[in-house]
Amino acid sequence: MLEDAFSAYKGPYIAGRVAAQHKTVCEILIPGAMIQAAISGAMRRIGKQPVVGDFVVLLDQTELNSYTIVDILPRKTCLARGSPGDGSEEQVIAANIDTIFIVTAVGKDQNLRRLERYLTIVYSSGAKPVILVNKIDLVDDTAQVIKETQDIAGDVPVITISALSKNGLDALLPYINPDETVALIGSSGVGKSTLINTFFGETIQKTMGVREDDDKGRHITTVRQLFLLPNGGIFIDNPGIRKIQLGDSSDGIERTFSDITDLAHNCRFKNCTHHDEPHCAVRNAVQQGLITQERLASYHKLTDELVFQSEKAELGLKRLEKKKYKGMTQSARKYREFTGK
Ligand SMILES: Nc1nc2c(ncn2[C@@H]2O[C@H](COP(=O)(O)OP(=O)(O)OP(=O)(O)O)[C@@H](O)[C@H]2O)c(=O)[nH]1
Ligand SMILES: [Zn+2]
Repeated sequence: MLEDAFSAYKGPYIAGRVAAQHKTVCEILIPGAMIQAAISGAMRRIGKQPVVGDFVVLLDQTELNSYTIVDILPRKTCLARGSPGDGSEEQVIAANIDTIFIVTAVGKDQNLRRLERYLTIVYSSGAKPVILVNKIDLVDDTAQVIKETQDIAGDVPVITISALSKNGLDALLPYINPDETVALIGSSGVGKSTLINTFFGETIQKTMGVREDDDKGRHITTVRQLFLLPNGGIFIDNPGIRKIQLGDSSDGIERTFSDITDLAHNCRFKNCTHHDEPHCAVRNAVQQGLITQERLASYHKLTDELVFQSEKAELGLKRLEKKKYKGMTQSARKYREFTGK
């Protein structure tokens, strides 16, 4: 697919992958090297902003010792969050991630509701979720933890590990494949950094040290966010991914709560919200103990948030349209002034 997209470019154009992004320049991984490239003015004018993980088209002007990003290839998957504050649009954080490890932990850091939230985010990104239950060294009975997690996860793989004592990490290997991209998400304190150090550790530290000066001998302070693993797999870690929130992701919710959405077909009303409508199959299931009250509450909470997000998005769209319309009337006025009509 990417080859097709790229075949439109010939001559001095090469392909690369964004390893870190700033406002006007990016660090780009090209075969055998890491380079810096400026984002073309044309792209900036239309607000096309590359993100980490993007495959981009670069204009290679070797004689000028410069690279310019001129296009972004279609994104296979797209990790985004609803923008905080009064912003309206989704904010893309990273692109083309194949597998996302959702890191959770046992003990006080175990939170099944948060796990539903993360599953929703991952599903809507298009990436494949894998759940890692960390700190397994802290419990005697892992069976119960696995069961509780699996009940929520459906057919998503659940892997128990201890990042600290390096237990169970081999089970991650099947998900690290050449030319595939993986990333980690999870709440603060579940052990992401520890896992990165013990599992990806050595490789990443080596990659970070690849080039500390740019061509002019200046020190580069950027923190690279995309790392090449020894087997050709790629790992992405960036602050945005660490702070991800629920975005605009209705199909994510449907897949996360497929038990609820399946049951909903049997509710009397097609648009049943499972709050207080009569003959609600979902609330029936809760009464029979097939679905926990907490899970239904979590479903309601996430659905409410989503409605809020999409209303916000619509509002933003209207604002944008108004602005565009204003722009059009202004240029029409200028045109009339110019032509005297
Ligand atoms: N017992 C136990 N403790 C762990 C394990 N993995 C991490 N920890 C501890 O949990 C604490 C938090 O770990 P971090 O790796 O900093 O967690 P994090 O997810 O990166 O947190 P943020 O940086 O805030 O996002 C540290 O004190 C770790 O030593 C584990 O497998 N077992
Ligand atoms: Zn219902």
